[in-house]
Amino acid sequence: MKIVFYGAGNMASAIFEGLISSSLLNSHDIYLTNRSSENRLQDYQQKLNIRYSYDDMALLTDADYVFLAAKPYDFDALAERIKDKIQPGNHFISIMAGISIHQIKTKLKTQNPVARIMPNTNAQVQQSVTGITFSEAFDDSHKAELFNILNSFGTALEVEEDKLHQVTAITGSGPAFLYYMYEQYIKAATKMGLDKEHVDAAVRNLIIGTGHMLEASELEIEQLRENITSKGGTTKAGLDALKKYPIEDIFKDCLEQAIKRSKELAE
Ligand SMILES: NC(=O)C1=CN([C@@H]2O[C@H](COP(=O)(O)OP(=O)(O)OC[C@H]3O[C@@H](n4cnc5c(N)ncnc54)[C@H](O)[C@@H]3O)[C@@H](O)[C@H]2O)C=CC1
Ligand SMILES: O=C(O)[C@@H]1CCC=N1
Repeated sequence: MKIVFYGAGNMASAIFEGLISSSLLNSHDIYLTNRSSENRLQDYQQKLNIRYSYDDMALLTDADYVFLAAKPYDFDALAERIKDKIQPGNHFISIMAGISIHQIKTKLKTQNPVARIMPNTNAQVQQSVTGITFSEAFDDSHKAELFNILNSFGTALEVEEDKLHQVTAITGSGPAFLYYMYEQYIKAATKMGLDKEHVDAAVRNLIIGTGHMLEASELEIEQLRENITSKGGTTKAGLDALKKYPIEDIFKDCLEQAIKRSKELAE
């Protein structure tokens, strides 16, 4: 199998590093290219033993899956770069937020199979939550093979294309929203009298531990919270303070704005 990444930035690198860590593929099955920063590709070649090229004909020849991993506003230039070199066996996998399958087929001037995926950077540790939508031309055997690839760096779920806006907001951008929340928690905790290094390490381990609890426990998140909330104790006091603020509305606004942006990118 030959997989080519057009784009080797934050999201693409999380995917191919996750792919290689999963040992599903040999690193020599993966080829990278980007716009111009060859030194970044040389670094990946040295670090991960993957190959890179700027020869599009060579890259696309015998390529089974071609990941489109540029930013949405760079897709026009990317399409111009490859549209006349597309091979019959190329299956296109777009990770570009908002750009529809129709737009991809139109700009690439192709009827080849196209899939849109919406992963997140947790792919780097094989924990991505990935939404996927297929064009009609995607046959069942390639669908199964692509699910195998996606499940090697997390879990994949097929959705209707118009639901990818929500997936992009909730789980594609999701890690950034949670990281922001962790940052605010750490900022508040460092105002409680402990030194910042201690708080950083402690909260990072708190988050990791809570993640492991979510992985190991079958209890609802609400029950896990209630198990910590001793009657009349410190947790109850803290939660009563938290509940004074419209936190659900805050996240509703956050997600609505992210969904709105995803739809704007599709225009
Ligand atoms: N960063 C994230 O957490 C996620 C990003 N995405 C999507 O992934 C895509 C890339 O995002 P990032 O990795 O964050 O951006 P980035 O800026 O880190 O990487 C973009 C890459 O595209 C390359 N590129 C640009 N024009 C090109 C061209 N004409 N030919 C070949 N390569 C070209 C750049 O050289 C760079 O390697 C975006 O469309 C974004 O919507 C999707 C899910 C999560
Ligand atoms: O911020 C963005 O547009 C990309 C898509 C989801 C996460 N990052």
